[in-house]
Amino acid sequence: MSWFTSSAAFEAALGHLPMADADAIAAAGARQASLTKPAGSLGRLEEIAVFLAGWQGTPQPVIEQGRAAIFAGNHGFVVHGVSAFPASVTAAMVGNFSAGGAAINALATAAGLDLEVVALDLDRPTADFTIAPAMDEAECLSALSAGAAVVKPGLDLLVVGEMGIGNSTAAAALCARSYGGTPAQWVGPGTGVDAEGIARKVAVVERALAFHDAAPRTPFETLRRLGGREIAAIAGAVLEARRQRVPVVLDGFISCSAIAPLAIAAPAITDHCLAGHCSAEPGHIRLLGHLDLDPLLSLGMRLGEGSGAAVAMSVIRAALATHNGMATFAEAGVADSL
Ligand SMILES: O=C(O)c1ccc[n+]([C@@H]2O[C@H](COP(=O)([O-])O)[C@@H](O)[C@H]2O)c1
Ligand SMILES: Cc1cc2nc[nH]c2cc1C
Repeated sequence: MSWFTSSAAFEAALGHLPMADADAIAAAGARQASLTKPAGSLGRLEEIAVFLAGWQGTPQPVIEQGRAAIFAGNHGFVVHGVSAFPASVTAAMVGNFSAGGAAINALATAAGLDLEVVALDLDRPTADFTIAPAMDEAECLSALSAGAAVVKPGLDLLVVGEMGIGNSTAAAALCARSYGGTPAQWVGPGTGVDAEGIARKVAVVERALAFHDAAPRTPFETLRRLGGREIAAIAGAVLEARRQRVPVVLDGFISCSAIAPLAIAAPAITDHCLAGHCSAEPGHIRLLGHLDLDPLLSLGMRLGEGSGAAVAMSVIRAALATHNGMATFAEAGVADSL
């Protein structure tokens, strides 16, 4: 099934973002105020519970059907030496995900999430974006739709992640195009390149920005020209999740960069999203500021594959455990004001 049949359909969906359920938010807030604790004493946990209530449309949200969707893609510009690893690692890691041996397998199990791995044409890298758009329209629409397809009815929460050797360079290009600043402000070590590698990444982003400078600055064109299949898939998943009012937990720098072109046109696109963590990739904290997202964790992680978002699930589950499991003052017979 094709969710996004044209760039116009994609942009139209972005122009009609549903809102959270105000009644559920009010009821969840009232429940928080009735629980046996000083008002506000559970800090962010209270906000997370109310946030989930609003998007699930119920005063007492649950995460029974939680899914981590990991999208994988390969990039044509890797020929310029921008990663510490060869592009073949993308497919090898997809094999590892399928065999159950990657960090995200362990973390998704610990977080109580199903894991769906979507490999997107790994033997057909995108075009080198320093000399051509990364994808043609059909390729970009197909990647957006592959992302949307993971949002099955009945999902309580979606974690998005990615795997794609070279994609920290694409993420830097998307951020620089969306928010300005110099490429050097958005480029970082990724998998671990040295200073020369960083200089090569900066030069590649500069060339890409110059090549596409005159192109339309719509979300679709920016994703198509400077993104990648796994990045467009994350954008499609986040947009479809919004249509179905499914809350999303974003992962690191690359996952969040997928949202940057959308947020320029529709800043409310992040309203149903939590930032699971702040990655060690230096551009991430800058990007989260632009997206107006406050990360739940900051553990120095920079793995990708949804790992930071999966770790954040323990905080999100703690928010729901208290919201749903605590007694109210009335139930416990504890006076709530003296
Ligand atoms: O999530 C992050 O913030 C993050 C930061 C650095 C690297 N990564 C992962 O590493 C890969 C991209 O790094 P690179 O050096 O190949 O551009 C890709 O597979 C990402 O999942 C992910
Ligand atoms: C081994 C490896 C695992 C990864 N997981 C996400 N990105 C990755 C990059 C590499 C190189």
